[in-house]
Amino acid sequence: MAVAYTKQHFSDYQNPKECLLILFVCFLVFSLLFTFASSTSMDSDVKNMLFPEILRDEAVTRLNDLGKVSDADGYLERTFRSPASVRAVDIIGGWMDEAGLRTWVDHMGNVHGRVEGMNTSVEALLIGSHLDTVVDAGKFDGSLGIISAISAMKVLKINGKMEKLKRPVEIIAFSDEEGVRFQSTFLGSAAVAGVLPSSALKISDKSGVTVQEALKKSSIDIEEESLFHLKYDPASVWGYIEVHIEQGPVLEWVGFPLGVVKGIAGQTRLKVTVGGSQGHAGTVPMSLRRDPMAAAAELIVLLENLCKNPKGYLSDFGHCNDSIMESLATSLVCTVGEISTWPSASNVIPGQVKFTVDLRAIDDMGREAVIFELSNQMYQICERRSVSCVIERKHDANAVMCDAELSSQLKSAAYTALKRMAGEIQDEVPVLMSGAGHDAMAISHLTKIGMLFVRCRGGVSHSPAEHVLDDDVWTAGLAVLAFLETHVNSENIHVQY
Ligand SMILES: NC(=O)N[C@H](N)C(=O)O
Repeated sequence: MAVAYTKQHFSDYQNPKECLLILFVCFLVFSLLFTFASSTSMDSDVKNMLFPEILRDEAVTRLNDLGKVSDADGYLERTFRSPASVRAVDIIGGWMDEAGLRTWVDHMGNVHGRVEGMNTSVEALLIGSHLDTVVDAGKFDGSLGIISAISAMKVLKINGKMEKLKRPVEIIAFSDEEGVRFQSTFLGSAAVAGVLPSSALKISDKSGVTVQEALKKSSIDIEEESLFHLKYDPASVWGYIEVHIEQGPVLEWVGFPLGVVKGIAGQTRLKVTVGGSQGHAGTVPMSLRRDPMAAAAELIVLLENLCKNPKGYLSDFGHCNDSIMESLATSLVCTVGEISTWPSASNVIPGQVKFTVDLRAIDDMGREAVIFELSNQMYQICERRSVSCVIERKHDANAVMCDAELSSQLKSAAYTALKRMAGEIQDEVPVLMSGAGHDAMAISHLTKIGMLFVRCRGGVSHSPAEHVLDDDVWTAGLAVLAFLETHVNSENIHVQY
């Protein structure tokens, strides 16, 4: 039947005009089919260049998986060398292995994954972020930087570019950036940068366990001399980059998934201990009390007032010129995030109150001036109230500026990533300051640093509500990939599938 139908079909078109028409129609159909086929294959080529399975799907799955590695039930908490932290080290090490990196864990619990590339003897590019979290944390803070770097390296391995890297590349997942357990942050990155004093091993947590003991309990023996071996030789390092969730609202506000960090504000952590006279809540008349809780409340309100209006408090202070004052007015932020009382019962006037002060500003001299003035006024309040007051400095990190050249390379990488994702990009990649501290601050003592921020929903961080869109995770991975590709020798690349 089909044959008969075909014959009939042809016999209907014996007229040359009709033949031409049919040829024209055939040509049109063929061209349309060709255009469709080639555009489909172009789409899939572009899609292949974007590696969505690795840079988005797998990266997001890994962020979710790591977000479940917690010491607490029902919320995320992973502090320096806690059991969950040790599990996270194993998981991250496994991902690094799978991405083709040589891995090891150092004496401070940092996980390293390195590939030598073509020239083992030239300076290495370091890429890092942290594996520890705050209490009741979000799952992107720190983990996003580690996972996007591993994913990008995995793509380089798959597309045959890893062994063509012109310099060694090393990813480091740092063990302590939040400083929750020991109050002194950057234990891991400061050791690698060679700026961690050996006295840091003796700092103790709330239950009296020292850093050294915490490492020993989790199978790492460290002595003071080992710290010396952790330090990287500056001559062996080319630079350091870090990808991190923004933790603020700017990128969302300007509608951009990535931004380049210009610099990081300096920060100081204080511990204030106020001592009074412990007593019975029902029997000690108000006029005879030496209540450290009421004193602490006054100290905290002083802190808030001073930080809201530094000009009003520091205007007579000789070291602060107008530009420092201006910088303080726009960047100074102060927080009391932790407070405890002893013995902490509703019918007892406390004997002691301890609280933390976290104080940040872009200008280091300005920050010092604030601490000086704050301490003076705090002591005066305590004297007036006849309570004792001890102010200890637990952590200091000066403000750091990112390297201009590295920042411009990161900006190009971010631009390439955005262009690959969305076609033409009209706007400039935003440049912003970081109010949050980062391992890059410690590493700046070793080498030049650059950072990329990734947009987060509502600017919320240090909260389980912290969120990054799957596509923004993808863009971040693409940006690291684009950055790494500038360190690849592009001749003779053999794809390995
Ligand atoms: N990125 C961060 O959240 N870093 C800190 N630990 C901070 O306190 O800013």
